[in-house]
Amino acid sequence: MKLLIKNGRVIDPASGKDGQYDVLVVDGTIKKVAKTIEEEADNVLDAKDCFVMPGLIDLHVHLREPGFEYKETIETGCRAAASGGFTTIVAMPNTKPVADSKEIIQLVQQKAESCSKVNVLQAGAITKGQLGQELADIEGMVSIGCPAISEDGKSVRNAHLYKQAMEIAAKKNIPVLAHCEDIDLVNSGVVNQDDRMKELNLPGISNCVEDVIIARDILLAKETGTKLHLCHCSTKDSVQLVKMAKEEGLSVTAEVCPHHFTLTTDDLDPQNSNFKMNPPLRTKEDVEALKLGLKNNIMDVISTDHAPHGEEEKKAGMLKAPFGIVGLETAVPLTITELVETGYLTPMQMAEKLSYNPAKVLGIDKGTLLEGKTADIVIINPNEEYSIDTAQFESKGKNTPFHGRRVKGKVCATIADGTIIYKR
Ligand SMILES: NC(=O)N[C@@H](CC(=O)O)C(=O)O
Ligand SMILES: [Zn+2]
Ligand SMILES: [Zn+2]
Repeated sequence: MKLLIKNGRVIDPASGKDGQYDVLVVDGTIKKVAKTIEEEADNVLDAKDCFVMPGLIDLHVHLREPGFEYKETIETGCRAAASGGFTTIVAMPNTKPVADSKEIIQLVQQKAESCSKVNVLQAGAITKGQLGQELADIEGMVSIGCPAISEDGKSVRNAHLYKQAMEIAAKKNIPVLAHCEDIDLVNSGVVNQDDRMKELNLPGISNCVEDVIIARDILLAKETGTKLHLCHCSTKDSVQLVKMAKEEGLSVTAEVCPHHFTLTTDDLDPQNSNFKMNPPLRTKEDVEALKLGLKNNIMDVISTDHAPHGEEEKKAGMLKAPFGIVGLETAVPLTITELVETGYLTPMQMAEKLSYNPAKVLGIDKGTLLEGKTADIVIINPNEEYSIDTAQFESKGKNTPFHGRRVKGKVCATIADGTIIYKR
């Protein structure tokens, strides 16, 4: 099987290439990247005026299977990933049952393999049942291909237990993906603690809820030598703390989600609980700090925290609706519109944050268009303008505050392992 991608703007952080090249894929492998390739192929894609980047890698996805199939299944989640340009996704463990054992990890692996070419990596929970009492079988899960551990949905409250988990992760050389939230400080908050919250008369979540756990986790990572990756950073001090950790030479990386660099609490519509997510939308100052953090490469990764929920439960109002919004199918246009078009990120940095750096965090041989590597590729038209429309989503989750929003940047095709898995 030969696939030839012609005339695209190849952007590949691994080689530093940014220019017009053709890409030849043979039997799932990138065979050649050259100025012009004249070769018969089974399939030819014209990528004129488009970015050709390594397939995107999302370090933070909730697939909801097993247990919450009404929100999303592995199959629908993978279809959403493909249509969003993602070829590898890390699934978070807050399923039912929790992904805290070899059995559940294997179940997800087998299902994913049978229904999609998207590379699904299931993160293992840190404690059994995510109850925070007893460590899960981390070594066992790692032995069958679990790429990382995470307690996402919550933090491990007991620092001693968490430190033990970090020691195992360090020994096994896998990263810890840290959801940073001090549950004792949350105080039933649902939106950011600021003037807007007072105006709306809703309970608030302060920046401290996130920042104190980020600080704790960085200190624990320093003591254990573990690779720490901070999930969905949303505050200005998170950027400061990551900067300090990096200056100390610690193995600390951090992600920012598109909703946190696009919206502020001023955009919040209190009647629409699709503006409710954890961490919450923050202030202008926080958003500007996150954007500068990405620009200055303090913040390494853009991840989606794709968190599908059912329509009914999301209608329960700001106080009662579950936290979370979908993100797989809006990440590319929001990144281009908010960060690339505005000059915060170069297209090369976009490829770094959405593919090359996430691959490095996981330590996997992906996120590159180098010859000889697996052909995971995304083709994006950065100039196409349109309105986001949830009716077009492959995800079961339609819970997004971005429905109807004008954006620029459209995924044209996604190729995983040499196969076209999405083409519009
Ligand atoms: N982000 C969210 O608002 N919700 C996530 C949990 C999480 O990522 O912490 C979910 O599982 O729904
Ligand atoms: Zn989380
Ligand atoms: Zn999450």
